[in-house]
Amino acid sequence: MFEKYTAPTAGEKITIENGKLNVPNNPIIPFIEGDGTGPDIWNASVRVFEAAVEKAYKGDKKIEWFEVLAGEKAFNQTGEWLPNDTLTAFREFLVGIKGPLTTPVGGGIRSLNVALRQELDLFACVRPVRYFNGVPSPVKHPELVDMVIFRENSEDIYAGIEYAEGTDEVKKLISFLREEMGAKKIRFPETSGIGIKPVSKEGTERLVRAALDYTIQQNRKSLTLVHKGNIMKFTEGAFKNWGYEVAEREYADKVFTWAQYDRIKDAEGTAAANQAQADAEAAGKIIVKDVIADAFLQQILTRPAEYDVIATLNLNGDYISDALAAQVGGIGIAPGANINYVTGHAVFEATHGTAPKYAGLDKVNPGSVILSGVMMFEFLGWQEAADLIVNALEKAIDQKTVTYDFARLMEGATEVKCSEFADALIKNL
Ligand SMILES: NC(=O)C1=CN([C@@H]2O[C@H](COP(=O)(O)OP(=O)(O)OC[C@H]3O[C@@H](n4cnc5c(N)ncnc54)[C@H](OP(=O)(O)O)[C@@H]3O)[C@@H](O)[C@H]2O)C=CC1
Ligand SMILES: O=C(O)CCC(=O)C(=O)O
Ligand SMILES: [Mg+2]
Repeated sequence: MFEKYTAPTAGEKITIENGKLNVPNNPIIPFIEGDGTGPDIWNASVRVFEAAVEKAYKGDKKIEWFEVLAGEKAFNQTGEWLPNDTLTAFREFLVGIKGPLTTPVGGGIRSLNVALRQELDLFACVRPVRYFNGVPSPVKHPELVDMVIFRENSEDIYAGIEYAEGTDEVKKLISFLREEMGAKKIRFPETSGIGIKPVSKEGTERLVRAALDYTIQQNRKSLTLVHKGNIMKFTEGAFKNWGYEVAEREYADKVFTWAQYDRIKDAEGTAAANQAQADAEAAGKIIVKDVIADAFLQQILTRPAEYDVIATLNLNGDYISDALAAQVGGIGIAPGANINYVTGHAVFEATHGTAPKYAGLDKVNPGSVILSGVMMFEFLGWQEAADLIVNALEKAIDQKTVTYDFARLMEGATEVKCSEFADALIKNL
């Protein structure tokens, strides 16, 4: 199966049958340590995972970790940034976890993080954002933020269809656009680079389905489609339209959409539309609504309680993730998962990057990867281990035993290192 790696001899594979995961008591889970602060964070996080599993299951369950390479460590050891074996491991063992990987800006290799998502078709990037009591925040009511972002993870400008200024490719594309497509508004055709933004109906529908299934399972109240459809009509605007259509077509008895609201309003007036929405809410239906991305970014600050589950395109989701994370205390406790709900493939990872200036200092907050592990345990159905970790984290914050990012904003805090924060959590389990 592998060209160069040797899989652990102990442990079994997680499999999927009829859409349901079969998780053995000793699953093999591939992990990527990550670049920059990745090794510090991984070493801290894995100790918390092991201690939580041991405490929850007293030896009945155990993870067989399988290190796979990507990024700088892979390049230094194999000459490849993302060896085939690494992809094979994630394909074969279904569920994995990773630290952040560096992407150079303005040139060099394309994102390995994005490549992994695309290669494994992990179409939903799921990033829950909630407040933990006591965490320092720049806003007055961070506790009102309780959202789960479903970011489309396989399309949009992240598809990497981009041509650099001055190249033969860009010249060819620009002349095609101007001469054959009638594009008259490329302001500086001689010196433009061009990026292309594919957004499809299938891609939108599977993302919105995943978000709606989650909204239903978790008894959440609304799903908001966030888009910039006023400007990018056939990509972002189409995302909104396709989102409403799939919601109405496939979840008719469970949702009430603002598209329905508008139709009732046009036919019968505002009072009738308001009544229809009120009736739907009273019947426990999920309200599917939409908002333009710039307005959304101001409303998450002014009216966060109005937003619940969010479905959005790739770039919007990237921006929104960091903005919302900041609102509840920062990127140090912002977890995430990249999931294909059909094949069961999932790779869990923090929202933040490699934070290179802190690499090797044993300093940063491992909370995001630790909470990504919590999401992984929940995905596996190991809720007891997940709950133990969340309680331990809440206790550590309550005790004001925190890493630098929280300590610098908290009065009376004890600043601990990345590894010591893991120690504190393990003590609190
Ligand atoms: N999925 C992935 O693997 C991702 C990879 N990246 C990559 O990471 C590299 C660096 O990106 P950059 O834009 O600097 O963003 P980062 O998220 O790596 O860091 C930005 C800032 O966020 C804060 N921060 C990040 N991680 C933590 C943590 N664990 N604990 C506390 N604070 C933290 C720090 O803030 P402060 O300075 O205030 O202390 C840091 O300087 C790039 O190559 C980028 O492409 C980026 C995002 C995701
Ligand atoms: O791949 C990268 O380097 C950045 C990705 C990113 O910012 C994200 O997924 O949130
Ligand atoms: Mg990002």
